[in-house]
Amino acid sequence: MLAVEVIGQVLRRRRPLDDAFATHQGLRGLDARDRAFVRALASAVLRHLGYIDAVIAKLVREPIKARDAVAEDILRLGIAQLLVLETPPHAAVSATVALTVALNMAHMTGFVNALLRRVIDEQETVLAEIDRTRVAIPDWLWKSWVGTYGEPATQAIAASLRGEAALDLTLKDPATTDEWAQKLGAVVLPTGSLRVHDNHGRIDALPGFHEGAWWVQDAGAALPAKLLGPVTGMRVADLCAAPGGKTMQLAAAGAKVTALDRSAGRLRRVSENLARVGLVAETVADDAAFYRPPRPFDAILLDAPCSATGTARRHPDVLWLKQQGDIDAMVLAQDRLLDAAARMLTTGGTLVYCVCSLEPEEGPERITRFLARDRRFIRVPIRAAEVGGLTEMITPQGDLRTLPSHLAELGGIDGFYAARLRRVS
Ligand SMILES: C[S@@+](CC[C@H](N)C(=O)[O-])C[C@H]1O[C@@H](n2cnc3c(N)ncnc32)[C@H](O)[C@@H]1O
Repeated sequence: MLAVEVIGQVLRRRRPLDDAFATHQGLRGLDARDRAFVRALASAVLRHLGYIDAVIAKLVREPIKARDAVAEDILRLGIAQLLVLETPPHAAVSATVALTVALNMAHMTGFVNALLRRVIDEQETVLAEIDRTRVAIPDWLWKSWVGTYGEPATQAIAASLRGEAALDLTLKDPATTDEWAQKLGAVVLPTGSLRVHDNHGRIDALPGFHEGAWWVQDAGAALPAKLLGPVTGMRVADLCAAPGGKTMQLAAAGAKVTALDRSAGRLRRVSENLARVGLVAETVADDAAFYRPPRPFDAILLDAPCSATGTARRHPDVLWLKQQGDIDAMVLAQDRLLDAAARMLTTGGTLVYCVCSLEPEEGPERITRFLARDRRFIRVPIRAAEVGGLTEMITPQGDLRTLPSHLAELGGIDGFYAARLRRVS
């Protein structure tokens, strides 16, 4: 029941899954295990939404009416149980039919029951005709990715979004990598992050959490801060800092960090995270587009707000919540923030721009435009050796471009774009 409500919040109220989950009153009373179960159900529907909706479209003669939207969500959950979660068929059907009654959709029980039985019966025939990879991605994104990365890479990205992402950790002290990999039963990725597979328990119960030995950070997200190179003793700004993963990396590397975020609430999480791992940074609640530092910074990391399409492994809702119009709006903010960062940087200083987006408009196109309008900056190409020797992550221009399908044999990595620029005059 709660999972259906969460799905409804995401798909009709257009709220991110994390928000819908964090604010749902009904979830407050549940213990951690039950909450995790509700989340797993809602996530399974959102992760496989394209496929589930293609199944429904294949089996119904006309679209389900808007007034029966709740029944459609119930059906989606039932299909996820049958085709994704491998719930025994009779259990999935009877639970879904019972849910239809409980959520005041009793007039739809016959329809829901009949459709789920057809899913079971026609799984190997009619439903096998569905191109599961293609339907996993909304049309506008498929077009954008095929245009940018080509069809085979787009298929690989789509396939990589099917599985749940593992838990990635960044160590405060890289010299302790082997020690913590052993204690956590983790794999050391070529880029240096630790990867813990199949962790379904609480993060704070893992070894090293209370000592502040590590923080949770996708292996892709851990790359941009490293591109600033050695930062010991340097004044470094992290311009869109919350929740602080990159701030902690920079502080751990010995920089004097100013962590800036326009959300005071989110900035508190930066302070909490820093305190847990025993690191220090100055925190400033301000809009980076208008902030004026007392003195220019030696280096700047601009992790600009973006469509976040690169994070769909961890946030499957992103693909269904974002539209082309969102990208157009983001691009304006990204240009403004790049110009503001340029004003805050000392001559000779390095600026790393990054986004967790797969869209070329938010990545290389922003940098091409920026370099054309601000001639004081040049691109400093990134070398594969800086990202674990993974040449597939470096573009011909020398920028970083990770795709969710990279490191596929180890479980993938979030999609990030980063460019490194130097102010030369
Ligand atoms: C992409 S996340 C940053 C993730 C963070 N760098 C990390 O690694 O943990 C985006 C953040 O940018 C902040 N933000 C968006 N626009 C901003 C602006 N104009 N000035 C400052 N912060 C901004 C948001 O509040 C949000 O916390």
